[in-house]
Amino acid sequence: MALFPMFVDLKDKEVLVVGAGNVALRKIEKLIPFSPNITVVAEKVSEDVRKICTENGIKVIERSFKKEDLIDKEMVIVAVDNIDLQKEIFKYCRDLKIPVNSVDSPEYCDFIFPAYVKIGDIVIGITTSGKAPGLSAKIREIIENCLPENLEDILEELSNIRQTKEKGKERQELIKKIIQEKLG
Ligand SMILES: C[C@@]1(CC(=O)O)c2cc3[nH]c(cc4nc(cc5[nH]c(cc(n2)[C@H]1CCC(=O)O)[C@@](C)(CC(=O)O)[C@@H]5CCC(=O)O)C(CC(=O)O)=C4CCC(=O)O)c(CCC(=O)O)c3CC(=O)O
Ligand SMILES: NC(=O)C1=CN([C@@H]2O[C@H](COP(=O)(O)OP(=O)(O)OC[C@H]3O[C@@H](n4cnc5c(N)ncnc54)[C@H](O)[C@@H]3O)[C@@H](O)[C@H]2O)C=CC1
Repeated sequence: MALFPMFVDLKDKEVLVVGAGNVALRKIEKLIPFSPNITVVAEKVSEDVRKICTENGIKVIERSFKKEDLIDKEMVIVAVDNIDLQKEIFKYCRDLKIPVNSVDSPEYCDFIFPAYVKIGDIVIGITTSGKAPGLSAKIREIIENCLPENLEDILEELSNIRQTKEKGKERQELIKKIIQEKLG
């Protein structure tokens, strides 16, 4: 079944990443622009993960995962190279009603990571509902290459109109006209 795209406010959310290897690095990089509070727990922390965590004030705990690590967490990403551990943490999170993502199996995911394009506050998320992540990456590249360059400026102009002009038909028409003029 296809997955519903839900855009979540992560600001102020407590996020736990279990694992600190190559895949964890990619998940952390993708989360940072959305400003969550991230904690990383891992037996071994790669140099790249250590660097990005230091640069972004992310707390790193270097030891095996413990169930107590889930206390007060609101989102969990399990990026370990051990499917049994992914399943175990998935079950704990289900019990605690914490949304969880496991990097090896959509079966142990409440949500999966999209490929995304972010231009300021414009975010385009792409998924294959877990079927072919490499295809999501390619579609992201195709979209990146065909978007107009001034999208962020257009968004700011329209957002400004919506903030300063009164709601109603006149404002709607003006917004539609500007979009038509700028983007066809
Ligand atoms: C289910 C999911 C769970 C989750 O992580 O949330 C998952 C699972 C797995 N990925 C695997 C492999 C690859 N993943 C990528 C890339 C990305 N993977 C991402 C998401 C997801 N990956 C979720 C589904 C997303 C969807 O619905 O489409 C992206 C979109 C987001 C991100 O991670 O940032 C990011 C692109 C970001 C970008 O470029 O913008 C590439 C390509 C590359 O590396 O270039 C490959 C190799 C090619 C291939 O296999 O397709 C494997 C097998 C591992 C192995 O074979 O050992 C598994 C496990 C399995 O499927 O068994
Ligand atoms: N979802 C995705 O996009 C992708 C997923 N994968 C899968 O992701 C998994 C991880 O791959 P990599 O990051 O390359 O592996 P890695 O070996 O670089 O990192 C694994 C991390 O898990 C940690 N770890 C293992 N057991 C632990 C425990 N009990 N407690 C705390 N930390 C523990 C290790 O210390 C290490 O930091 C693989 O199983 C792979 O199949 C691979 C490619 C893409």
